[in-house]
Amino acid sequence: MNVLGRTDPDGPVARLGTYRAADGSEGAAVGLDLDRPHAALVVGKRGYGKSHTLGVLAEGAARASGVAPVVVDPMGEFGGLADGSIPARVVEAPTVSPSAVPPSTWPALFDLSTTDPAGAVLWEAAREAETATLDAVAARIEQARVDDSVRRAARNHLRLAASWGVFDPDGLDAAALLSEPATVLDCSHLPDRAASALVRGVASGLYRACVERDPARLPWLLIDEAHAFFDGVAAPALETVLTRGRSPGVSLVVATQRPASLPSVAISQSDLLVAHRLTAAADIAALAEATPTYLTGTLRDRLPADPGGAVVVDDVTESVHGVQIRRRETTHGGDDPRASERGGQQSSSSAPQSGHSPSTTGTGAAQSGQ
Ligand SMILES: Nc1ncnc2c1ncn2[C@@H]1O[C@H](COP(=O)(O)OP(=O)(O)OP(=O)(O)O)[C@@H](O)[C@H]1O
Repeated sequence: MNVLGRTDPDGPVARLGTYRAADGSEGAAVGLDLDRPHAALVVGKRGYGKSHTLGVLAEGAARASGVAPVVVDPMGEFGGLADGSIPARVVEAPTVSPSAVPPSTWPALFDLSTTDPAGAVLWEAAREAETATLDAVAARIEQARVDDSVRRAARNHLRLAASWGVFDPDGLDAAALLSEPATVLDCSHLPDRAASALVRGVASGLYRACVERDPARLPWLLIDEAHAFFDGVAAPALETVLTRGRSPGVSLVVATQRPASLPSVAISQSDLLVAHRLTAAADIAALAEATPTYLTGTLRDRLPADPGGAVVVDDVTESVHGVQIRRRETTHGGDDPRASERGGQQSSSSAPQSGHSPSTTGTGAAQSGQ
């Protein structure tokens, strides 16, 4: 198998698929390096396979020793990873400690500026809380010397945060994540801001763990619909992992249908690009700006047309490859529901035909708990 992302012959590999010639014919097996840390970008318009590809990478990383994939699953599509023979667990209600969000970021958690009076109270209360609990922050808000209207606003914001159910002083930390072969964090029930707080805590916790000690497994953080997380409280932690994560050993794989919405650092720092079909000019232009000189022709001309087809740009070996991504071993939960697969009053010919309807995928057979 030819392994992309490295020049050394040895080390763990994720089986990615097979080479694909211009006429669509398939060739030798292709893998992706899991031995060294990488920053990878998986892009493609809706329905062309980027979540599926993220799942393929997660399966490979779950099987490999020495790495611990952590999948951020905003749409509840990766529960199937734990259904079969892959050693993976699904956390259906993931939480992090309130201290995972730095005090200065608390105003942003509620779309407040740091100069907003309620935002300033929240910042100060989070900084001075005696324990890493929302109750301790609430107690500080009550002690703040501010107008009642400001206190009320701060109180309401904190109640909103409590209602998300994402903060728990005993929430997931890096040690818990790195003790498992693979973890899926199901964020499908979380509002965007709560999911961002979770990603902030997870990304910065994994980065710190690798900087401060040598964990037994190197983390691979895989984030689907990643554009949503580069635009909120998670962004600074993700940018730190992208720019400084590789030397302590943290890998980041971000998947998005909108590469034009990513900060340029997410594109420029990636050493592996897996590009499925894209048609929006802005998205192709965003990638083309970082197109390496060793790519002959234009990226637009190299993009495949079928689901599962991808062009892989490997900055480690400075090479470009047409690849057919392999099928998932475990259930992929990303198919769109189809009216033709719904029962209703129709004849048996329109009954569900496959195991891919929303009722049979997702986290149905997943393990829960932390
Ligand atoms: N490598 C592949 N081999 C076989 N089928 C694939 C492959 N990649 C994707 N598919 C199929 O294509 C469909 C869309 O894939 P996927 O859900 O990954 O798309 P997506 O780009 O992530 O879309 P969305 O943005 O809606 O999540 C699914 O039915 C999936 O099973």
